[in-house]
Amino acid sequence: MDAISAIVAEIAEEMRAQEHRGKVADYIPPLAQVPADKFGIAVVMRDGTVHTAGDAEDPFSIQSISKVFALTLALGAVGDQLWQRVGREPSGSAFNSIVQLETEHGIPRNPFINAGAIVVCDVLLGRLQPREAIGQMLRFVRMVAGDETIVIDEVVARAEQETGFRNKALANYMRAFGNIHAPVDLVLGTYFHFCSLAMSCRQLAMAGRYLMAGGQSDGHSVISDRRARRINALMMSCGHYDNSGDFAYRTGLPGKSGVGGGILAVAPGIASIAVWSPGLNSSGNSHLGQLALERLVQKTGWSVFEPRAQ
Ligand SMILES: NC(=O)CC[C@H](N)C(=O)O
Repeated sequence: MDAISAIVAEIAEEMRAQEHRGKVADYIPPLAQVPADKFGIAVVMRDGTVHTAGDAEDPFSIQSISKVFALTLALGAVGDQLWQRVGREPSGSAFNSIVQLETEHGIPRNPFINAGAIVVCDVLLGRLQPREAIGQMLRFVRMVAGDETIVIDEVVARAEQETGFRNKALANYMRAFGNIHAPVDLVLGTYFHFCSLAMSCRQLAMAGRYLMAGGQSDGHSVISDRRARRINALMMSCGHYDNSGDFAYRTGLPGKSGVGGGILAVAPGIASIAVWSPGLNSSGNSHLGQLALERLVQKTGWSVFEPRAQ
């Protein structure tokens, strides 16, 4: 067996034996019903080789991992103008926090917390109708993953819509500051559909290839290498909410988590990695997902801080 395949299999084995798995998100029934004992991992190498173990083919709700793809689309639409409406600093507060918005005049700290991603959706709606923006997102994700079977789970989208009172509060509050331009219901409908993308670890790791390979995927340029570096920098500093510093400390990798228990992580120039285990820590990040990535880096030396020969 190839060395990476062996490592991936070892990690899945170790995760299977873990007793402490965190707490599965229960704010909507379709997430609450996901079995806590699931664990999947997929690693796509720069040469295209794919290594998987565990439940790597099971689709799960990617939730906030979609914020990376939404950011990519918004930067493509308006470029650096985006940064007039959303910051690039870690928030140090929960993913759905409203507190900073008051003192910071409706400008969210970064595009990877809910408030920031809601602004990103509003930016996309500056040029598109919600249906078009959702279609663009689906086409983009299918294109970068090289997989036409990826879908949005409408049951999840409806449940998000019915329970998303905090997100509605965030959007309305930012609208009061003039930082949401489209009707709030349309912005949130778009945001909830993005959160409801269902993908497996394999599909997610495939989709992350453009971030691993300087903006290139399947031999064509998705974004510039400079933009890929910058998105990775934001994932490293802000991708795990107020747990981002700890994740960077433990793994040394850019990563973005979602409350469905998935994490997309990038070892630039080396591999795109997706892990999934639905149990979450107190910051809403996959407990075993983080542990699995920590193990992977220990076994491979893929931290971006690893000294490499020039
Ligand atoms: N952290 C997350 O994955 C949050 C996404 C979730 N749908 C929400 O908006 O609350």
